[in-house]
Amino acid sequence: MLVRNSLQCTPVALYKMSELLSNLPKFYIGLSLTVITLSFPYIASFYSSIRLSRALSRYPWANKTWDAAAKKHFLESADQIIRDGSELAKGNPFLMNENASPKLVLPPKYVNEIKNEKDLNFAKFIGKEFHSAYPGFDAFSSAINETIFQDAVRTQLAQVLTLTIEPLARETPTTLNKVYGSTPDWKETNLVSGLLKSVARLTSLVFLGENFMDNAEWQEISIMYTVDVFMAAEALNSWPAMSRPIVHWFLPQCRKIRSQVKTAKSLIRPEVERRRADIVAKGGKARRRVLDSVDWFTAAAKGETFDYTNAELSLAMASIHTTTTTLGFTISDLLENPEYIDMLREEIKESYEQDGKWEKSTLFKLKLMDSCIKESMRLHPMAAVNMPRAAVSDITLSDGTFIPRNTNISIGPLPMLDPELFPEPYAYNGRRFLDLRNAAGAENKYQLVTTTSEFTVFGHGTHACPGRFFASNEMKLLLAHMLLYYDWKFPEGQEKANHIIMGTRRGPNPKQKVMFKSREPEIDIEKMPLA
Ligand code: HEM
Repeated sequence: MLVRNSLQCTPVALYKMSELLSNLPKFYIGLSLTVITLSFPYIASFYSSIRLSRALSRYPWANKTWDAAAKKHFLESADQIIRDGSELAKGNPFLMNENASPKLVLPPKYVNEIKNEKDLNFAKFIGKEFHSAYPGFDAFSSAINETIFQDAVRTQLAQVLTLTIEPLARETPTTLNKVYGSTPDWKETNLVSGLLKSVARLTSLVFLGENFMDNAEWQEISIMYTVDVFMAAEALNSWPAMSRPIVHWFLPQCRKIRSQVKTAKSLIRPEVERRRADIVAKGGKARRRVLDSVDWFTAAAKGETFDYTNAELSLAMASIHTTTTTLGFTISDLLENPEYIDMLREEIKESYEQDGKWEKSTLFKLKLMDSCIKESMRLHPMAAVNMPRAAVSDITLSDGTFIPRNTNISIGPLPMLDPELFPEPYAYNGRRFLDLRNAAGAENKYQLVTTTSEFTVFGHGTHACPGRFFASNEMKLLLAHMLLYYDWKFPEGQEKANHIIMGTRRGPNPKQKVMFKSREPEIDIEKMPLA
């Protein structure tokens, strides 16, 4: 209360101070005013955080304390904390401390109500979490630009999605050959790094063209920038907010991402210039087919100025690790449940034989594969809470639930693990979604790319992942070739994968090894003519 009152009279206090200051030498006046001006945003933000915590005080806390022990507990047991919070709030919203900032966790019953709420902003949430104002975190500034980045994927990529199948299918065998090669004997490899290299190479081909898929510098950045930017944000978060505008210049993690952005610019800018020169040389005519992301961004920008490098880094960040993580979980689940592998091989053979080439319809026929990947996403959602948003105004939901401006919200506990919706939710059932899909009238509801209020791994509503259709094609093509041309197993003595859980985030263990060897495929796609 005392703090609030003293803040409320800040303008008066400033006036009195200026009277006093009039008698001091100019140097001190300048210095003092600079300090006051610089600290004003922090005073304002301090005031706004007090307003926020008062407005949120109506909600119970799942974990109010945030000291070293509480942080460790949260990192190890976020799932349990979320379940406890939900129980405490009797299925109503509750507060969860994550990185020393409160998040309002809304139960899944609110998914449909918030899914298209424009004042619950996804980009603002990301921008706040990842310090988009500081150099190095540049990729988040274009993520904030909803009209270009999102539209490039949602509209431009969607229009040419079918055209991306042929180059993906053509390069998948070469990619696997480069990463795994041919081996008659069992060989050990790292699951995540093999997948990352494969996904990054194929993704770069479609997003930036052939010059980039074998460019070692771009491959390294497109994989590592995401990892390093998370580490830089983590490092910066451990400093008080007031010190960050200075500290970020010196933190080694922030220095590293600034250097990655610089290298990325040196690669992307000449490519953009080359494209522009090409258009000029062709008398101003645009390229024949809008096939890669430089063109998608140009079309989405509609003449507005923007930074191509930031946009490309955002795209790499949105796509490569998400796809790798999903494939990593899928392969781990298949190794734990190997009875599905031969069924999948049979399905690939039958589907390919029917079409004689990889087409949209061939990928659609891989219904068991679709179900197996979706089941892995259900069982191992990448985050323990979904649909993170920042409220940009005060919002009152239809039942009176109040979300004050500046609140960060998320959905949890996740519906995908609710036994009422998915019986035996912690058991892997590769046929789960195939069986659900086979029921009358349910064909569309249970496909991998379908989002519903019960399945939010790709989000749901306005911000549902627009790249999921591309990710689904890429994952199916990679998995089909990986299963046809190689045998896979865990190293001797291991039967189950040990996935990593850190707070609300989860992923396949980056140290997980797998064994592989070449095999005779049921159908030799590589020897058959391409589309
Ligand atoms: C299996 C792979 C992927 C997963 C699991 C995934 C997951 C997600 C999730 C959870 C969101 C947030 C949705 C929400 O909060 O409502 C999202 C947003 C987004 N994703 Fe993906 N994603 C994947 C692949 C991709 C790919 C390949 C691309 C690009 C081609 C992409 C582009 C985007 C974009 C642009 C957004 C922001 C949408 C918006 O702000 O409206 N994603 N994704």
